[in-house]
Amino acid sequence: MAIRFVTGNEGKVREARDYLADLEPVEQVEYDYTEVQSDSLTEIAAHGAREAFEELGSDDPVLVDDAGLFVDALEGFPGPYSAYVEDTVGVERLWRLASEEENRRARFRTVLAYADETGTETFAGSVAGTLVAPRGEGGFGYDPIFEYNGQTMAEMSTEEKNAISHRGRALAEFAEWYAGRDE
Ligand SMILES: O=c1[nH]c(=O)c2ncn([C@@H]3O[C@H](COP(=O)(O)OP(=O)(O)OP(=O)(O)O)[C@@H](O)[C@H]3O)c2[nH]1
Ligand SMILES: [Mg+2]
Repeated sequence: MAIRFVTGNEGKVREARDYLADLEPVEQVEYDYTEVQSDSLTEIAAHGAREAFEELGSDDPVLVDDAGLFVDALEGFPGPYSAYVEDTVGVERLWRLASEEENRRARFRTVLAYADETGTETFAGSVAGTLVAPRGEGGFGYDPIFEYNGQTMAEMSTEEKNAISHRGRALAEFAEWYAGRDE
């Protein structure tokens, strides 16, 4: 059995594979689930996972990850709209907007939703950091401008990022639940 990670984002898959290596194989599946209009990552992810599980067929469970960058000084913008903002104005211009603020604190959040024939479960993870001018070649998305403990997430290896990141924390919650669930 494999867990089908429904996403177009290879960075997310790399991190999940790295973290779940001892638990279950992770297969990337591209399926355009409905991203419900909501400011709740949990609602978006849970709805997406349920829909993907029902529409894709087969009994293999699915995982969906909905993530966002919440900038304190911008009232949590871009939050659930982070993918749209990355695709339109881009990371560099978001940094320029944030750099005008004295408070550079931001939080990354992700919600992983798992769905199988028995139901849907969600696992949240978040990390607080500081926005900085872009540095580093690794990671993806906003990683170059998100600094944690003196390093941007783009300067970390996958393992280092997983050890501190929003996604790593959500994966830890998920792995614990998955390993302990009743068969
Ligand atoms: O610096 C980052 N570190 C991360 O760990 C991270 N995870 C997601 N993101 C970005 O935040 C938005 C989420 O949107 P999102 O959850 O809809 O993802 P996505 O559209 O890329 O893939 P999909 O899973 O929806 O197919 C997108 O702009 C992603 O690039 C990250 N940026
Ligand atoms: Mg998306």
